[in-house]
Amino acid sequence: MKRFFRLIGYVVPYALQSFFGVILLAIVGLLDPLRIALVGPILNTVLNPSAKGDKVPLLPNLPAGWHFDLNQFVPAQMHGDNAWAVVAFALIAMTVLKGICDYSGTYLVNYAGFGMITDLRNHLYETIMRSSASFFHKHPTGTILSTLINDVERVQTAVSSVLSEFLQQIFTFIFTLALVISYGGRLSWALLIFVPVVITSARKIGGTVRVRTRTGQDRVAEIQNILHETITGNRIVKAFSTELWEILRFKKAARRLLRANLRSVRIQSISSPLMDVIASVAIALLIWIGRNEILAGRMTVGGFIAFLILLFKLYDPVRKFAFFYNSFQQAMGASVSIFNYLDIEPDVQEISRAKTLGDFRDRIAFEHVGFAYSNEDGEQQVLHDVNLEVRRGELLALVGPSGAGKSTLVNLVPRFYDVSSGRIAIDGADLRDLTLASLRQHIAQVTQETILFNDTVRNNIAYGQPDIPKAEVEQAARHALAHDFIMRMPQGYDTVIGEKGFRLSGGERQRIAIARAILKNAPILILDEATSALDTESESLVQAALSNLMQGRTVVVIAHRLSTVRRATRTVILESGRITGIGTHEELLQTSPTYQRLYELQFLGTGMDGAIPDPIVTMEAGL
Ligand SMILES: Nc1ncnc2c1ncn2[C@@H]1O[C@H](COP(=O)(O)OP(=O)(O)OP(=O)(O)O)[C@@H](O)[C@H]1O
Repeated sequence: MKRFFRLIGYVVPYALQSFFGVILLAIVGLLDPLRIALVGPILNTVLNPSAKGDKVPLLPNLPAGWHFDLNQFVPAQMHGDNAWAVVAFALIAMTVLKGICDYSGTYLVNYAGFGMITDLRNHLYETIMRSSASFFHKHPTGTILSTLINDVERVQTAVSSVLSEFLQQIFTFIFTLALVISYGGRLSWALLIFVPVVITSARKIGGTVRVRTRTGQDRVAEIQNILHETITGNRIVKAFSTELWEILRFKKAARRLLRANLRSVRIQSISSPLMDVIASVAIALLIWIGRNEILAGRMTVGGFIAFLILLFKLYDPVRKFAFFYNSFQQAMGASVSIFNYLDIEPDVQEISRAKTLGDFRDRIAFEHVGFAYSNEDGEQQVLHDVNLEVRRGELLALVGPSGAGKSTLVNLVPRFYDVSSGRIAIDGADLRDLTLASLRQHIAQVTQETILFNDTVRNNIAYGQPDIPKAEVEQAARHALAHDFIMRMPQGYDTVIGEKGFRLSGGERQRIAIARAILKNAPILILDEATSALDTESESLVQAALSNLMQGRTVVVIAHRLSTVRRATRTVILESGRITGIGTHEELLQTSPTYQRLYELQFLGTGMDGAIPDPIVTMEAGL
């Protein structure tokens, strides 16, 4: 119920449209059975040769004073001994009015429904975009996409087309019921026996469907995860020749989805035949009673026929209620994961009066920094009491065995994660007291993975800075040694690259990413050296571009190359989350046995000796 009210909260901005939409659909609901009720006067007055006069009574069995004739609603010129004209006018006028109200009411309700869904989807996307890095580690991409697409779609169906149909049907139901009672008199009370039966069966079916839908949605998410992994990681699948294995995995997941869908269909489709049987038994019974009523003169034939048709009409919305109920339950089921995402508090938040970071002047200080990742199995302590200063203009290399916590340490600087204990300060200001935007503006990060968007070269370089002049983009590309190959591309800077665009070599991708970092012009640069090598020519171009990028910046680099640690002002050794040595290459060779071992294993072992002058780093620029 809480979720229902939360959804209703999204309708508030569209209250006016919803209000008028509901009123118009209420009119439709009234006109619909009234039109059918015309069968009574048609049989009793228009088609009855013995009927005289121009009075066409519409609703029998109403208390005295409530009686009204159709003539009252028809222009006076049509009166006279002309019941046909009165009924024909009423029929056409009602139909036209119903059509207009139906059209505008459906439009207004859908307007509100689609409007609220657009807001909900935007809100969800905004929340996901603003989530911390840990959110994306905890939730697989396919599951997030499934919620954003499939779950939102289910809610959308329920609050747009199904809702307007539901409103129309509920009003039709109410007014038809009133007319059935008016025509049926004593007879109509027989109906009430069936109401609880219908409601109970609909509720029972709906409740099961909610659970089933959740399972169905989970199965869709499972398929989306497999799709995402195997399509983005297609090269790995090919390299390991695991196509068949992946196809079988996909088929198994598809079969689970099929089973979930069929279970849900079985439950849903039982409701219609069940109610059909109930209704036909009721009608058969009523014909028998009706015959006696007509014979006893308590009912007219026209009245009874109108009553029967209205009864059929009443049965229509009742039958649809199970479908509406199912659809709303499905939407409620789908809204669980939407609201789960909306309720996640980002781990990294800005304090209310955060300060803007001014120019970076002096140093970044890690003071007794401890960090633990939290996951389902509990906490995993990765960094322990790290004390470190990175001075302005310094090139600080970070080395250590795999899993030592190097990436974790550098990810704390742009606040992808917050420290668990201690603090990190820039020029004396705790990172948590600064605005995230101003902090991240000061940092360009370059990771092993190069991410390019499906956009033009220019927009990829100017990512996050759409208004920057073309000349500056080209200047950055020149410094990144990317201008020449960009100019050789079919549309130069307007060539679309990225997932679906023009194919680039590894080195070219890296240089585009370096250009992006150069254009960002952040004073602090975080690099993560790639362990895989490029060919010699590409390598030297990338390293020259990198040298340009590093110029005049404070650089923290996770080093895998000897040349990098040689160039570094200082090198930090990180082992199992603790700093076990700081110094220059020569100092550490003398003092640190770990460094000596790393030197032999990692640096000499890669075949990268001092003869290779500069680091090779794959790039992902920008924050
Ligand atoms: N998002 C995460 N959630 C939970 N644990 C993580 C996460 N990222 C890393 N870890 C764990 O933290 C430890 C340190 O990882 P980290 O990536 O910082 O090491 P690293 O020194 O950079 O290693 P490498 O050189 O191999 O990249 C590892 O044990 C890793 O399993």
